Amino acid sequence: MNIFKNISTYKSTKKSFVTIGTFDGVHLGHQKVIKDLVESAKKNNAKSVLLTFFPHPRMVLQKKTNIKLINTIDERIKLLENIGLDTLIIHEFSDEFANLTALEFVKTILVDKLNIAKLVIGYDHHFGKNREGNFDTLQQYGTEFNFELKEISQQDISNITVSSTKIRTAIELGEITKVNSYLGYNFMLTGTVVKGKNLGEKIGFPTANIHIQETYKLIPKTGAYIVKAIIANKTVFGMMNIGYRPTVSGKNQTIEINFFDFKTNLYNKIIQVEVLQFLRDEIKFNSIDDLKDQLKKDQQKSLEIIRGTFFESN
Ligand SMILES: Cc1cc2nc3c(=O)[nH]c(=O)nc-3n(C[C@H](O)[C@H](O)[C@H](O)COP(=O)(O)O)c2cc1C
Ligand SMILES: Nc1ncnc2c1ncn2[C@@H]1O[C@H](COP(=O)(O)OP(=O)(O)O)[C@@H](O)[C@H]1O
Repeated sequence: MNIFKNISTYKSTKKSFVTIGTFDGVHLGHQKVIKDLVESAKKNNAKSVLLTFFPHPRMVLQKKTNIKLINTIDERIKLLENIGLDTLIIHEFSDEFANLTALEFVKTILVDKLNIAKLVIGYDHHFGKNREGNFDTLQQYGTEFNFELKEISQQDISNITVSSTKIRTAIELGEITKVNSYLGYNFMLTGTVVKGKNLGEKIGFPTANIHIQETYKLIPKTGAYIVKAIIANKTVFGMMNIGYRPTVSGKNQTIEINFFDFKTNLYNKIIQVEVLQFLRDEIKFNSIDDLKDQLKKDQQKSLEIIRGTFFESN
């Protein structure tokens, strides 16, 4: 997959089959649309092109918004790469871009840059300044500039019953099993391992504390979870805590993972964990010993669940 981070350096001579959108989550519904596009482009000897935007339009248009996303931009790129697209264009969604009229957008980007032959969009897609462009406008432009338009119907979309909004809500509620079934892959967190208070090792449960650079990444609700990671080409399971560590009077939110049967220095390494299942809420224990006893129970429970549910599917 060719990735272009700036549309001004892009120009296609080959005709393109294009889809446009944010695709946050790259969930089962998105995957279906993109796979259809890739297949039909192949059959017609055209390029499959996905045009996406970063930052998220809502981050630009509603400056005060605190929108959180299912994927960081790097996670989104990786997920899209796995589907088999020919070209991914990540266009900066700036104020200037938001001010293009629907006609300017179609003419200067879809026609002149992408050499568009077919456009696939969802039934409720709006675009251009003040969201003035819709399916009807696009149909007129399709006739004028000679491209085919395919609309994914409301029926098709609701049949999938998946939406980025539903997934975001489920993440906030810690409903990870539901999240993963909607995504069609396991929800992930990616970050750098940083130093903590060094208490973990002392109590027999060293934890890799991960720092996520992207402040717009949506973090699941506070609590303990079962996770999996690939470290040095090996699958390792573990238990993660997202929370404030009330037992040791922690102040900031931390995300920390104790990997099972594992003993490697991870400081400064970038790791990605797949979140598999919610275990329990965070508790304020009366003593470190009580916390330690609970961690032993969590480990036992996690290992049983991993053996029963997740081990085969590695
Ligand atoms: C799976 C797991 C669950 C945890 N649950 C709690 C909890 O319920 N309450 C709490 O105060 N701390 C909890 N902790 C956090 C510990 O307090 C933390 O690992 C310890 O303070 C070590 O911190 P450090 O990494 O700064 O050394 C949990 C940690 C893990 C790995
Ligand atoms: N099984 C393990 N799980 C997680 N981290 C481990 C493990 N074994 C060794 N480590 C290393 O130990 C560090 C965690 O030790 P810990 O005492 O909890 O320190 P900190 O408070 O800095 O996180 C991790 O960042 C990692 O480098």
